[in-house]
Amino acid sequence: MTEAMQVNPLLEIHNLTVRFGGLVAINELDLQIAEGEIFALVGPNGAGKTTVLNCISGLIKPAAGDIRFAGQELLPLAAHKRAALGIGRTFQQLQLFSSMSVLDNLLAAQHTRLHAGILSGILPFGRSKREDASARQHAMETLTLLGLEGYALRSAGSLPFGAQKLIGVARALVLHPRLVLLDEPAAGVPPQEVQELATRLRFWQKELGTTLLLIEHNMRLVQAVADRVCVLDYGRKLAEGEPATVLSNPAVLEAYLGRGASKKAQQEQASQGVSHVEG
Ligand SMILES: Nc1ncnc2c1ncn2[C@@H]1O[C@H](COP(=O)(O)OP(=O)(O)OP(=O)(O)O)[C@@H](O)[C@H]1O
Repeated sequence: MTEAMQVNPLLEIHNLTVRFGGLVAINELDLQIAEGEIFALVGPNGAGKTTVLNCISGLIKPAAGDIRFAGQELLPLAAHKRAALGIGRTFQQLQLFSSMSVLDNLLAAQHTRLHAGILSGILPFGRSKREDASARQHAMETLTLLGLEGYALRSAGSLPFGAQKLIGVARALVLHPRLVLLDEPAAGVPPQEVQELATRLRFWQKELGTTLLLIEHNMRLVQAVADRVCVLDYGRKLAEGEPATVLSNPAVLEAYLGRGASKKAQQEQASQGVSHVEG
């Protein structure tokens, strides 16, 4: 953790607790993420990763705790207000409009920022025409910056799954968020494409300066991109720090391999670190 972050983190989660009926899904969680960091949240199935993302983006209201983004309290704000503050998100189920072109998908993402009224949509030279032109330009600039311009006119659903994942990230980045929440970016991506995904995420983070918070089961991706990783288990923080250290921690291996895993299996995994855990 850098000194700058201790003074001024972009995202601060304090004492977060989420209950679903009698189940405590998140238990007094503290997290701090610095501006420009790539931070991975990992953990076995049901550990609470998605619940944390849902609390940040506003889909779930926690029972206790607080979340600050750039110093501002998030919990009193509706989801759309959090997005307007600069928090973007991708979903594991891509939620692209598959019959629309990639360009149109990026335009649709910007639509909520186009405050054109019904009348200006009807008038040929109204405000919406100008906004549409600038949104198109902005979408093309984003695709070009990300090296995805070749896909612009292809229908999103016709692309290989790995490319669709990249478009999903581009759709979040077109709004120039300060923080993007990535929900399992490597899920469904063929193993031979995971390294390329990692390279692109690193490059994009550097180009745009966007802070990335990702949840992920693919430890190869985590090790390749994350500056820091936090392991959740039963809604509690089990370990946090640099990926190489955290992912070879015996408690983390035990959580992933199951409490019944043999000592031998754990020793074998420890020598390699956790590599890839299917979600
Ligand atoms: N809406 C809900 N209602 C009731 N229980 C829920 C709800 N959402 C999540 N849970 C429970 O909360 C716990 C944490 O779930 P969560 O989806 O956050 O875990 P996760 O770490 O993202 O898991 P996975 O890796 O399988 O996606 C689980 O026990 C889950 O069954």
